[in-house]
Amino acid sequence: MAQSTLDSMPGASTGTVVITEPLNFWGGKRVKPREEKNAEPVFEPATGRVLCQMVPCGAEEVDEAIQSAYAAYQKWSKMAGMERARVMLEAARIIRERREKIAKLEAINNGKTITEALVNIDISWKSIEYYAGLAGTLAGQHIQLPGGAFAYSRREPLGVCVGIGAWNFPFVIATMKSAPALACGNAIVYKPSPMAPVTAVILAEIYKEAGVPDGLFCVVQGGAETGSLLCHHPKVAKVSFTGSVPTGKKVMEMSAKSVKQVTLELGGKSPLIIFKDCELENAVKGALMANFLTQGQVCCNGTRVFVQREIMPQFLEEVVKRTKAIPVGDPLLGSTRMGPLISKPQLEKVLGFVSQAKKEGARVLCGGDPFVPSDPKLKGGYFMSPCVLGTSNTLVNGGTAHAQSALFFNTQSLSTDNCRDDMTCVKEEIFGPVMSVLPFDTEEEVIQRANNTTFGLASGVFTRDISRAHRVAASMEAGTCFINNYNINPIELPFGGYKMSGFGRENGQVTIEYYSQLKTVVVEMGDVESLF
Ligand SMILES: NC(=O)c1ccc[n+]([C@@H]2O[C@H](COP(=O)([O-])OP(=O)(O)OC[C@H]3O[C@@H](n4cnc5c(N)ncnc54)[C@H](O)[C@@H]3O)[C@@H](O)[C@H]2O)c1
Ligand SMILES: C[N+](C)(C)CCCC=O
Repeated sequence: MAQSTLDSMPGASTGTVVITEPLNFWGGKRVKPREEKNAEPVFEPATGRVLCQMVPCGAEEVDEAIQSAYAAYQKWSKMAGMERARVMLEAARIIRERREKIAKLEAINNGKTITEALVNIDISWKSIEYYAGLAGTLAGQHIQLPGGAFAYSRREPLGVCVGIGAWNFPFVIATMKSAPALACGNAIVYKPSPMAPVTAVILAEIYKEAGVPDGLFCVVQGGAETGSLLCHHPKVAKVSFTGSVPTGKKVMEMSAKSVKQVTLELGGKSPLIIFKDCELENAVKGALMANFLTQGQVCCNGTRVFVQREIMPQFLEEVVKRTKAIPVGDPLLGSTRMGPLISKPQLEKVLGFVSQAKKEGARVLCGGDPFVPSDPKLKGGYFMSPCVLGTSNTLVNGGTAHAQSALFFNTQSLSTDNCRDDMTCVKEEIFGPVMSVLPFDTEEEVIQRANNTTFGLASGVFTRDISRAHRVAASMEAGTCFINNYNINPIELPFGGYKMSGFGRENGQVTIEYYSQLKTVVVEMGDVESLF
């Protein structure tokens, strides 16, 4: 039972896997859907083939899962932090042991490369290890009061938490929510994205094998309707949501009806600012890391790349050369650096952004087209060539960028060839491999433009000037600022948004506060002095 999907992984290759086992999990086992009638096909992005069916859970199934989680919470919350830690460390160990198989399944379902999927699985077990380490440290304060009385505070769990995830980091998001939740003594019911439903149930099996009480980590499959049932359920104490801004607003609204706590990890349109005094090769590498991981489908990507005008030609020449060289293809090959997008509609949406950018005056410096790999089994996959939008093609292809820069970049007429701040591709989250490059002149100007967005998830700056680096970091209206690198998100660091990118944090010590509550206990040592 438990491991059959994973057991087939070592010999599996792109285009060969079909999953038929149930994808729900509660009461300590996989649970078959009650009715198959609303089944939705889940596609393998690299081939367009059907990988499995996702059958959404209805009200009774959601309730069953929540009741099972509640029963587990009663046991788990009474265990000492160190006891919980031991079970969690065992779960982390099992994930580490099976990392190749889980990564392969993740790459098949999501389309991300096996190289990235392995890194993601490593983030996942590290997350469980990290919060296992914190489980034994949860503590309150002791406060002296007059007359020998005293008070103390206890950090207590919230109860049954709900996690709702996006499709871009399926296993990572499930662990980033469950690890702190479990460390604090909560149970969690997790709903993955309907497009990436297959690895959350593997995590559930691993927690079970590690020794958590049955029901502690449940998986219910479904889309908006199932998500809404979870947000409305009276036994749920908290909803931690990862997804788009419009859905996040709905989750907040639904959760408000019964005053549930909410964490929202939403979208972004993050700025990456490259000053002329940067180490250029690092800045170019940083821009690629900021835009093309997981086919550009990363919430914190730095998709507005502001480059100081004097170094624009050199930057573009190098960034375009390297973008064109990215090997796109079979996600399971170790040499591939970009796989397919998650779905056909997502591919069409991203290509639509590129067409719109052209209409609004942006130049496509490379990519932005559907891509058909030479391997015949990938013909139906959702591939595109990674794209850079910016200034004139001739500059880049002619190889004379340095010589032309002074002439070209000092002329006002060039402004029509550049990405501009008012273009759709620069304002909206594309969630695909599309980098928009924008010139700037001064620090003051670029800070104002970088912050001119309703999003605030991340930001980045490349410069050798240490004072400037920290000045810019302090000015960014964003939850993270990367200095001289980008998309470095180890589990020890708090991660989350400013403005419409959400609130609450995941990762880091602070997340303990988002999965626990403080109780104050007041102790009288003498007689009660009553006014009555
Ligand atoms: N900040 C972060 O940590 C982070 C991480 C990953 C993705 N994202 C964001 O997620 C978005 C892409 O993911 P997506 O397309 O899966 O987002 P989405 O908002 O469409 O869906 C996210 C999840 O919400 C569920 N859902 C949809 N409607 C719902 C409703 N009415 N009630 C409850 N649940 C509902 C979906 O089934 C899915 O599980 C992007 O905007 C991206 O930036 C943010
Ligand atoms: C923090 N991670 C690991 C990059 C996950 C964020 C998910 C954003 O899309």
